[in-house]
Amino acid sequence: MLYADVTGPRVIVALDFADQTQGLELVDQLDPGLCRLKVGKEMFTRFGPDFVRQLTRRGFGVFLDLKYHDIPNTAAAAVEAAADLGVWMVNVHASGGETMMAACRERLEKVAGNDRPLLIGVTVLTSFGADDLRQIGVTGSPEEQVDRLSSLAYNAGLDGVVCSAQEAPILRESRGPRFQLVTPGIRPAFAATDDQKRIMTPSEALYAGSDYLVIGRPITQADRPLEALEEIQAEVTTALN
Ligand SMILES: O=C(O)c1cc(=O)[nH]c(=O)n1[C@@H]1O[C@H](COP(=O)(O)O)[C@@H](O)[C@H]1O
Repeated sequence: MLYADVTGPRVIVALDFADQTQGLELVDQLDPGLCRLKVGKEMFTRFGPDFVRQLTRRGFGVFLDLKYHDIPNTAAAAVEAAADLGVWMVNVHASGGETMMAACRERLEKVAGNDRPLLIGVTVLTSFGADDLRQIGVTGSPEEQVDRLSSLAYNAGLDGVVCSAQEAPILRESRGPRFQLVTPGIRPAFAATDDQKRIMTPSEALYAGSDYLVIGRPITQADRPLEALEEIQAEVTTALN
């Protein structure tokens, strides 16, 4: 089930730090040839676009993970701002609907053409289980909901989705080889589960069909982050060969 038509590093390190200096200290231990970086709501809210520029200047591909969900015009303007910032990947909530996602894709194509960031739809968060879905009125299983939201993202012309690696085999089957599967909830054998529920190891995730592995605390909170990244990268290389 491996899909290898992906260029550059498969590992995306999730930077979730309250302190910018600490975040940059970690970044300076990492290698842009081994990983990309994800900037999420915490760091973007504290340190803004300048923090993203500091990462791109260091040669890292940046996934701007702000999970936009708004009326189509506002969401499209937000992804345009992300393209202006020069990020490699940006995401929107697929539950924002097909019209919103299509407006975002059209805007990116208009303003950035083939140089646009990858546009990815978030399906069901990896911290969510069936009980959490029921609480918000979704009666189907996480897999069914991921499949439903992925089909909206696919029809809107998005490049792929964020999902758990557990759903990767179904999506690889239904959406074909070019639809990019970005999977958080990755836990190497040496790491704690934390608040993630739908998890897999790096090699399991790649065998399941994941294209990109989003990994935060197992690297950022490790005593030796570069060693943790290299250990994961060795697992990735073995799985891909
Ligand atoms: O969009 C995301 O990146 C995301 C979606 C999802 O379903 N689950 C999920 O954990 N994430 C993000 O992936 C990262 C996972 O971090 P760790 O749990 O520390 O590996 C966090 O920054 C989350 O915000």
